[in-house]
Amino acid sequence: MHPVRIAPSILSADFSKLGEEVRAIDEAGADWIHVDVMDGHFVPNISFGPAVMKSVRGVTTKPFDVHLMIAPVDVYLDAFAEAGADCITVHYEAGPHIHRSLQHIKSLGKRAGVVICPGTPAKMLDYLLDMVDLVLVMSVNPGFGGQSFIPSQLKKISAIRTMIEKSGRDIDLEVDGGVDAAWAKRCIEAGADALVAGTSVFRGGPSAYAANIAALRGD
Ligand SMILES: O=C(CO)[C@@H](O)[C@H](O)COP(=O)(O)O
Ligand SMILES: [Fe+2]
Repeated sequence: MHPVRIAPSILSADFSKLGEEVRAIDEAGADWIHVDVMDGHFVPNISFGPAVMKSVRGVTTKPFDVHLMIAPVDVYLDAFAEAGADCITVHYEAGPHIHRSLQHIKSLGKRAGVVICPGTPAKMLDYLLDMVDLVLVMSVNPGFGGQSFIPSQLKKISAIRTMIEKSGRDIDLEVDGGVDAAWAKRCIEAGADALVAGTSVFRGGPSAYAANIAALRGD
């Protein structure tokens, strides 16, 4: 298990000054930059695509943690790799061939992540853990920032931590959705070592980002 990494979701940033916002969270201590890509089809919301992501790639050297909520996904993997993704995470539920999607990401030389929705059991990871670098547990239904953490997902985080330890592989366990300082503590206790947060990082504007990030780490 790694020391906890904080990945602010730029879905909650002020889009009118996205570059400044990415620089601000970098300087405030973000470990990764979480990029939520939504297509209005797999999820009922539309965010941004590879061109917008590329426009802010040069602002920071921090890894871009790209969460693709799109279906189909395979046809867009090359574009996100070229736009500067470091880790590309795809939904188990986006189908039709999660194993093929993960193979494709690895073939692009990127870290590969798999994400499961709140209604999807941990067991779905059985035949994927030998190839992923990251597992992302959604603690809200994907599509929007600002939702409430679904408590039942804590049990799933613990179960996946056990699965990862058994696999003997170095796999990050990330949680995404409704994570504030109180839920962050419980996620870490359950075995998470990476936390995505939108609302709880961007709340209060740039002068609050460093304290917000520190609070999620439990500092
Ligand atoms: O992927 C998603 C939502 O689908 C997330 O990354 C959210 O954008 C996190 O925002 P908060 O729940 O922390 O406000
Ligand atoms: Fe996300």
